[in-house]
Amino acid sequence: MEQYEPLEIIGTGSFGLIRKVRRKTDGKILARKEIDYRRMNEKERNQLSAEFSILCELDHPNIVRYYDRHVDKINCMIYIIMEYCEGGDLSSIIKKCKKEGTFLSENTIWHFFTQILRALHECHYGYGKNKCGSNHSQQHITILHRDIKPDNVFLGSDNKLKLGDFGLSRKLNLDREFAQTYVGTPFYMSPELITESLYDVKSDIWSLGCLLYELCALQPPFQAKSQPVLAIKISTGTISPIPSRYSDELYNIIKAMLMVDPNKRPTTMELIKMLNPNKDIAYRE
Ligand SMILES: CN(C)CCCNS(=O)(=O)c1cccc(Nc2nc(OCC3CCCCC3)c3[nH]cnc3n2)c1
Repeated sequence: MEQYEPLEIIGTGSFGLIRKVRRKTDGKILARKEIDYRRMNEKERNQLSAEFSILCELDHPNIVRYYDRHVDKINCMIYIIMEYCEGGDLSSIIKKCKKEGTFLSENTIWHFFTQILRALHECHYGYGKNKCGSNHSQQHITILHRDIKPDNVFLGSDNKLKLGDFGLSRKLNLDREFAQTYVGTPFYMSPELITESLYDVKSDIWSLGCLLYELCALQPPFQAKSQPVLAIKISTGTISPIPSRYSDELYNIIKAMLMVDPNKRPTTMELIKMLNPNKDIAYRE
């Protein structure tokens, strides 16, 4: 740990805190998640090691990069060294627009959406990078983020969006997952178990739809003062229109992702095909 010089705290969460650090070898600024594992119960400890094993599998320009991990047994601390995103999170950008009474341009929204979609596609359909030394062959892993929201999407120094905080994510390696569950033949696997796992994939799509809606309307699609009322609104799936300044194409993609029936929601693969590729090239210039 002495190889990193601690700088100011960026923020705190249930896990502990995230601090800026400077790597002494080359002065590079990084983010360090500091967790006191004395306060963690068994389940949280397992979730943390799951997060670690997920983070080191993912290597993508739109996913917060994981660099290193240290366990400090003396002080019962775990440190996870990650890429520092200097632009802050999307929720700060949305708050700024609301305060100033401005909206994000449609171009910016497509630019943001394309990048988060690529990050989620890597999670859902990517191939493990096996950077953690496990030398099993490149196999298809399905990683569910399960906590997609503006607070977990950051702006990097390369002005690229980075999907972060896989604290609640889960790895679904369908073949291995089923292999462990069904030693015998899977003939007796119930349909809801199969759709359940697919359903998980589609719940990330639902959250992505909520995020895209909020980038347009500057507020989430479903709001209520109490959980039960919120649950009713979500289960009906009825949303108010987004501001008329945005195109029908944008609104249609949001409606597709917010279909109540998960099977009707597009996969990241289908969404990438739906997006007119020119939309993103426009921003390369
Ligand atoms: C809750 N809000 C007040 C947020 C306060 C802080 N603003 S902010 O908009 O996140 C912000 C401002 C400037 C830089 C960064 N960069 C950054 N932040 C991370 O996590 C933030 C953390 C996530 C869990 C909850 C607490 C905050 C990173 N994780 C890996 N790389 C990271 N780079 C973030």
